[in-house]
Amino acid sequence: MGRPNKTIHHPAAITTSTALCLHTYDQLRRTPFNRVFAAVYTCAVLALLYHHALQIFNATTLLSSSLSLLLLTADSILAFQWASAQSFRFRPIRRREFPENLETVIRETDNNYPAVDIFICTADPYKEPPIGVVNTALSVMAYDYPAEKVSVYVSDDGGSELTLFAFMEAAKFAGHWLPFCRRNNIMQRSPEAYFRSNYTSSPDSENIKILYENMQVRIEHVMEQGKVGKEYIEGEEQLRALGKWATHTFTRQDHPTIIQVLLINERDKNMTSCAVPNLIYLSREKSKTQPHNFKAGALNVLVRVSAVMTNAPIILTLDCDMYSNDPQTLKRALCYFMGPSMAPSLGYVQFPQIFHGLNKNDLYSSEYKRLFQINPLGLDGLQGPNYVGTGCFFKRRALFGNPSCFIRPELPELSPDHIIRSPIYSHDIQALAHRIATCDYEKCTHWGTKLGFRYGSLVEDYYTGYRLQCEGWRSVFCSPDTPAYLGDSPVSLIDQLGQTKRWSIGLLDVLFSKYSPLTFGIQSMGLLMGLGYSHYSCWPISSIPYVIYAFIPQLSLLHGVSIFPKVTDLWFFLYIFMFLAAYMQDLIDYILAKGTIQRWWNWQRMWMINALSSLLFGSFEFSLKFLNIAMLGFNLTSKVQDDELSKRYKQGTFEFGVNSPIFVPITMAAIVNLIALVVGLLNGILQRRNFDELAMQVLISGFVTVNCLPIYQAMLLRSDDGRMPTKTTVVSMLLVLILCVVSAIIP
Ligand SMILES: O=c1ccn([C@@H]2O[C@H](COP(=O)(O)OP(=O)(O)O[C@H]3O[C@H](CO)[C@@H](O)[C@H](O)[C@H]3O)[C@@H](O)[C@H]2O)c(=O)[nH]1
Ligand SMILES: [Mn+2]
Repeated sequence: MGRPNKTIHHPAAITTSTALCLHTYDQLRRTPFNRVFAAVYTCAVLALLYHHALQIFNATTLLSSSLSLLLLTADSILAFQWASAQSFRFRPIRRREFPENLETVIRETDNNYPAVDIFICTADPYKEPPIGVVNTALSVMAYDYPAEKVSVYVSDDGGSELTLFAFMEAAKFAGHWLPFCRRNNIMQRSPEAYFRSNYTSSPDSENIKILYENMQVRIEHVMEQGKVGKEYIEGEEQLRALGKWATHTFTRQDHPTIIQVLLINERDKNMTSCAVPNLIYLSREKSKTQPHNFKAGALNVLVRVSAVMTNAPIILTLDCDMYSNDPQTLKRALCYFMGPSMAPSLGYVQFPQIFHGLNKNDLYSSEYKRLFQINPLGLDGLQGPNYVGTGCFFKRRALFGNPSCFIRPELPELSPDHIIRSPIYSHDIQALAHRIATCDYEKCTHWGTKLGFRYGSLVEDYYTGYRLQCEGWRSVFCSPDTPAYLGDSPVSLIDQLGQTKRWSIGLLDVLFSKYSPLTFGIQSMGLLMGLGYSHYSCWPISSIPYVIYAFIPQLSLLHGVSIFPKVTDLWFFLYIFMFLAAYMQDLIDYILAKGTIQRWWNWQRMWMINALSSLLFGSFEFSLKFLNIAMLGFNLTSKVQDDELSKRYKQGTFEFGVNSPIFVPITMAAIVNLIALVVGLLNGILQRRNFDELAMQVLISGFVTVNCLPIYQAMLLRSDDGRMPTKTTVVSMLLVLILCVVSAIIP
């Protein structure tokens, strides 16, 4: 397993006096503790499985053996989840980089700053408002970096003139914004975020603010009208570009390629005659008869189009809602790519996804701290973190075969080593760019299978990173104290669950493919990395133990059937130990990653809610797809916020106000557990007879009930629009009734 070098010095620098270091890392101090804990917990897991085996063996009735079998199933899956998570705890490291040394190192090695191509994906002007996309683009155009080396490509899968118009406006505004940022050395280079912050007001900043607001008003007007009115169009070129929407029958799923070069750094010097980056708008051709492979498809078109226009060796992929929060980020990432000793096998540098606008205790745990901030540290100590779709710098070469075996693309112009000799706007470049953006271009090529971003999963990011790492590319997790990027996260429960549902379908796509991490992954990357990827892929499966634990102990309790060890039994304490120890370790990890107890509580609650909703529905829909019964697409997460909804989110109240079957299982669980708790306690108080046998079941019901408090509130106490729809409540109650009756018949 490739281990990173402890400190990377420039070889020449070691002999000279200036030993400048670009990056270093430390192993986390808790590692030895993690390993000891893992050893102890392994014994506990084995003991528990042995206990279950004994139970099944000694079972006298069909009922008791099937109950034991269910518990064994649940605990085996949980045990696998726990064991595979050890890859994240085995050797976590934290890196630091020194961008301030970059310039000297580059000079001393007779190098130059490399060119960087930045890709921004957007797919729907109504779910992803263009003004937001524009802010993301401006924030990266204003990086502290030689502007002539930067090209920003915007991919619009929404095929919308509204987005193109917004970018025409942005191109003009960039001419003011970029020099303004440099002049005043401001840190916040997304204008929206800058004006939202308490910036120091000056005549300069007030002027810029007016320009920004003018742009915003124009973009919003056009949005309201749904098309770009004549009065907004300036000049021939805009007319020609926007005219394409009038002359073609233009729909999102069916339209020709549109490539519009909006800024060219050689041509468009801005106000203070300092350079601007290239800015290119691209909407690839779409046809209803051709699969377009969602975001992965969009990214591959970007890889090709940028190859013929600028062909930078470094690529940054960004989602439209992830703006840059630190102008040094590009240099920071280069600290890993530029150091001469950095293994030629470095494929990508991933920054964490961090979100702004979360409410105080992160009600829906949209932060995904474990996924985006904690686990990557662990993988980084092995072969590197998984790719999370945004905030990731790639070596272009990594998209063309493994580190030692380059796969030549079918056109020499697409090759990472191809040198461009004509300007971006020249006729032949434009013609070629249009040709490689067509929707049937990829037929009979390796794009999506061996080249570029990989197709076949709704989590193209996870899948692509995984395949690259299987090929032998390693990656690096770069997590500076100032978040490099800040993104939007869903502010309503249904959006959040929709997102997790899409992810779980995508993860299962990978689990059940011939590249399954359980087999192929472990073979190509080794046990720990393979298990790490399996942990994610198998996440949706963890809905099974949660469903079992949410219903079986409770229904048994209602019928007075004991399924766990007695309080006086030693096995009882094994259960208690395992529960508390796992929870405590999770809490400690969370706190050490700057989390709070409340946020951790919400996180574990969301974990349960997800297991009984999105993961369950995701697994179900995946099965339909697997059996060819249904086709599934990429449902975009909305980035617009309804006022009332935002208000409730800020107050921290759960949002159930949509009629959706996805809420039914969790509502059922809430009802069953409450009843079981009450019945269990009454039994205990009134009869005392077999309370010690049922104690564990009462405890579990109690724990679930506490977690479900917001659901009872939403069902019974609330009157706002976010309350549980009556239909959901009634349906859930009926289903619970049926469950009780059926389970009463069984014995
Ligand atoms: O056909 C499509 C669908 C989506 N997108 C873009 O993909 C990005 C991510 O979509 P979003 O709805 O925000 O999904 P999230 O669930 O928030 O995204 C996470 O999960 C995705 C995989 O499911 C990754 O692609 C993302 O990078 C990762 O942040 C957005 O910029 C979209 O514009 C496209 O370009 N074309
Ligand atoms: Mn997103």
